[in-house]
Amino acid sequence: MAGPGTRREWGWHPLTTEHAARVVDDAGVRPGQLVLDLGAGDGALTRHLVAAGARVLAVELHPRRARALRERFADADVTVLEVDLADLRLPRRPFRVVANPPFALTSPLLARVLARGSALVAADVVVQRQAARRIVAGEGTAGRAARRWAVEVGRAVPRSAFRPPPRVDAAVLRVRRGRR
Ligand SMILES: C[S@@+](CC[C@H](N)C(=O)[O-])C[C@H]1O[C@@H](n2cnc3c(N)ncnc32)[C@H](O)[C@@H]1O
Repeated sequence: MAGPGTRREWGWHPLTTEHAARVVDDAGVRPGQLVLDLGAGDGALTRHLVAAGARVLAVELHPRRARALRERFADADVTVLEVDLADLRLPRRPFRVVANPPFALTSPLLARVLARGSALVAADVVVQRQAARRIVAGEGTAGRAARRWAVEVGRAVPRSAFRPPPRVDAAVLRVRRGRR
């Protein structure tokens, strides 16, 4: 799993506020819903989730970013967990995921969130565009886990939507309960 150090190890590609707003809008989060922002960074998505009335669990391992999140959202319904995503214990009560995690972690993360018995209700996750297509096709670890869900490639997220831009384009992977 990624450790402290370079930008690359941390997958530091935050969304611009404009694109973060679109991702949250598309997700259709309702007030009071529990939403996991996995790899919350400095809160680009968190901010819009709070505005939508969500109760946010923001997971961020980078100590400085986790501290900044606590300060920024001190007065909001945001719980910041400074833990490795690999060690995160998923809630037992119904939850959603709206997140832009490091691309390198997409597959194991989705495999866990979509596993049998998960209390997940819906997920809107920014992933590499090619990875989104593979998952929808049922390929790989995450794709196999996704076969029991309604999964589609949602909004395109061009590399220009990130600062700094990654080397590949992305898309929102939309996951809902039920089969395709
Ligand atoms: C692509 S950035 C996205 C930040 C923010 N969600 C946004 O959209 O602007 C991914 C974030 O995941 C964090 N991260 C990387 N590895 C992690 C890990 N193993 N556990 C928790 N967070 C991690 C990084 O520090 C970074 O803030």
